[in-house]
Amino acid sequence: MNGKVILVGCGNMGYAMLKGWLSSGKLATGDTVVVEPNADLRARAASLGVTVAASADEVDGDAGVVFLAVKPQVIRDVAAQYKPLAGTATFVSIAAGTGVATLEEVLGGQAAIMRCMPNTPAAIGKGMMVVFSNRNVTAEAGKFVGELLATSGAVATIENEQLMDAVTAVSGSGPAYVFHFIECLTAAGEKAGLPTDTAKLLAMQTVYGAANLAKESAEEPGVLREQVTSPNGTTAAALSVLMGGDRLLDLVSEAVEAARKRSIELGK
Ligand SMILES: NC(=O)C1=CN([C@@H]2O[C@H](COP(=O)(O)OP(=O)(O)OC[C@H]3O[C@@H](n4cnc5c(N)ncnc54)[C@H](OP(=O)(O)O)[C@@H]3O)[C@@H](O)[C@H]2O)C=CC1
Ligand SMILES: O=C(O)[C@@H]1CCC=N1
Repeated sequence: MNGKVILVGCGNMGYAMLKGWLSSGKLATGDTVVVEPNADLRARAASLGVTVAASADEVDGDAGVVFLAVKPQVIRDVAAQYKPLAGTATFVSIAAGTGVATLEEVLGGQAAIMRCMPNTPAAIGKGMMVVFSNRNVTAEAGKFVGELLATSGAVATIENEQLMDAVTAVSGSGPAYVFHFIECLTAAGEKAGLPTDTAKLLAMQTVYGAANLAKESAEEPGVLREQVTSPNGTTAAALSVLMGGDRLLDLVSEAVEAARKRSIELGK
């Protein structure tokens, strides 16, 4: 792949991905340019050894891939600043909701555009990255971007762009649901009498261990759940609260639907 990787926006998600790319060695600092108007965030990126810039004016034309990691509310205006690169570079947007058609309006119908929905565990190589590509993305560029994203975790592709809103609601926003579950389990442990630090350790390690077991085991999550649940035991007592009347299922489904709808709104 010729040209540099330009990361436009180095906030929460951009920085998480950048760390994955650099720490894997897949991307050299000398091949990476970060554009970020916020001076503190620019300094944070610079401390990783990459070239930094405050605005698009400071970027030369040597670009192979342009990652757009800015908020959906500003992505049209920001993408327009990089239109001169659309003839040669592949654009990858991570913005929730914003469709390829919107970016094609800004960058032109011939522009090579990919959408990627990452999540923040990318910062430690445990992310979930879901990709959709328009017809103009070459096999070479798609392979390069796929390999780059793979340094941040698992990569899946989708052929139906409309599913990106559901993807966003499940894996894009999903880490926040899990972090909140850790907060809730910690608070419940405290209420049950555990010291705060102990409750937090138990909650975190339990989510970590259960997620790893679910991923590594050949068994379905439901079977693993049953293996914890002794007849008439403590787990059965707790699950009757969570699963009774599909309480947790309904709550999670409602939350995912709210996120999916918001993703659709953000794309308008
Ligand atoms: N956070 C997450 O977990 C995930 C986020 N996303 C998507 O990633 C995108 C970024 O989200 P997130 O990282 O959370 O947001 P942040 O606000 O943390 O990061 C965006 C950064 O882009 C900067 N920025 C604004 N204008 C420009 C510009 N013209 N050129 C370069 N940088 C600019 C912002 O600076 P300033 O604040 O000064 O405006 C900010 O530092 C969003 O579109 C979101 O939908 C996708 C998946 C997960
Ligand atoms: O909350 C958001 O809108 C972004 C997209 C997915 C995760 N964070």
